Order: sequence, then structure tokens, then C-alpha cells
Amino acid sequence: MTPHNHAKAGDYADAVLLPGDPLRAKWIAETFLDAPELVNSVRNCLGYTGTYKGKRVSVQASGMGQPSLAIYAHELINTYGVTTLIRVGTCGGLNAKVKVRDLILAQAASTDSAIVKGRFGAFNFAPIADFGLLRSAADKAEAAGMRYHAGNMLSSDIFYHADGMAGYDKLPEHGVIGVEMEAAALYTLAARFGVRALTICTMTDCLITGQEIDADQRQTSLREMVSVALEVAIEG
Ligand SMILES: O=P(O)(O)O[C@H]1O[C@H](CO)[C@@H](O)[C@H]1O
Ligand SMILES: O=c1cc[nH]c(=O)[nH]1
Repeated sequence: MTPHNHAKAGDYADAVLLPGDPLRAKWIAETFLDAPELVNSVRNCLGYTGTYKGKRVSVQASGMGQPSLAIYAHELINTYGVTTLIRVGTCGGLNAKVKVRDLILAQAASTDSAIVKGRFGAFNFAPIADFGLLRSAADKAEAAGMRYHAGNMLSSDIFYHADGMAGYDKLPEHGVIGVEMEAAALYTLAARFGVRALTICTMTDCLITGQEIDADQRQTSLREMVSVALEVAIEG
């Protein structure tokens, strides 16, 4: 047990999906998992374990932002022995080629966060996805006919930039295609502790075109993203 998680040893599967939103964790558990059991509800940051296609898998909400995700990821890895962490999030679009509902597989994650930047002194560490998980997710999205983009994500500590698009500076012109708030910390912790991590996001609002997902599309496209993540998770 930890200050943020009252699950017992063995309550989590080796692979855990990490949505930001606790209610998305509940929806994933109730919609996709067989015999889901609530294993954590501290702060309402819900965690569940069940089976998917006969294999044990968990889902744990990470909250919003890198400090919050870092707490849950750190504890899942170091207290509960989790070895595969797959974030299933939403993100904004920073490239017009990425349409709402498209998946972004975060191959790498740039960041403005001190949680990563403060750790490497003179160096700019490059947080990257586990290649096996990335390749598997790309294969599965492709096989299912989904639109997806593998590329550089921005994990920002700031949702409301005071300067609007200028807040993203030169990142879009250097190939950064989406923005969310957790992947870089997840990849950095995975690297530090020698486990596997991937971030998959559904693009819900394009900051370039102003296009936004509507309520009906949101559920369908999150469903597609979660199916891909679960298929990757149970591969072991
Ligand atoms: O939908 P989730 O997984 O929460 O992800 C995105 O949504 C939140 C901001 O609205 C941030 O957590 C961001 O990363
Ligand atoms: O624009 C967006 C949309 C989702 N999540 C973010 O962090 N930014």
C-alpha cells in the first residue's frame, strides 16, 4: 500500500492501461474487461483488474499532468511490479494532417516539464516509447484500418498557454504532431526503472484547424484506441 493506492501486492496485472480520467478507467474496466475488480479508489483515482481475452490486465487512472502520472506510474512499477504501462489518453493536434479521431502513437515525447528537464543537467534527454509496444500498436491499428500517426508528442505542463499557439514555439515546425500532458514523464520513469511504456492518444481537438471531436465520435474513437491498447497489453 502507498499513500495513493490501497491495492495489495498482486492486485495489478503485469500490464496496466493508464487513462488520465478516472471515469475512463471505470468505463474501460466495465466495457472491455471480464470480471473487473476495483483494486484502488484512493482520491477516486480508480484502478481495476480483470481479464481481456482470458489474460489478466489492469487499468489505473493517472490523473492530469506529469506530477500526478509520475506518482501512479512510480508506485505501479516499484510497489506493484508492473512491467508494461500503456497510456490511453486524449490529445490536441499540432499538425493539420492529423484529423480528429486519429490515433497518435507517441514515438517520442518532447516536454517543458521540470520533472524531466531537471534530471539531466546539461543534457536534453529524449523520452521514447518502447519499440516493441510501438510496433505492435502500429501493426494493430493498421490491421484494423484505423488512421494513426507515429511521431513526436509534446507533453506540456500547461494546458492554457497564455500566448496561445505561440506558446508551442517552434515545435510544430520540427515535426511535433500532438500535445498532451503525461507521456514524457511516463517514458522517463520507464527508462529509469527498465520497464516498457507507450502512449496512445486519440486526437480530440486540432489547435491548427480548430476542428473538435463531437460527443458521439468521442466514445467510438476512444473505444478504438482502447481495443488497440488492450491487444498490445495482452501480447506480453
Ligand atoms: O484525456 P487524458 O488522458 O486526461 O489526457 C489529456 O487530457 C487532459 C487535459 O484535458 C490531460 O491529462 C491531457 O494529457
Ligand atoms: O489540446 C489538448 C487536448 C487534450 N489534451 C491536451 O493536453 N491538450
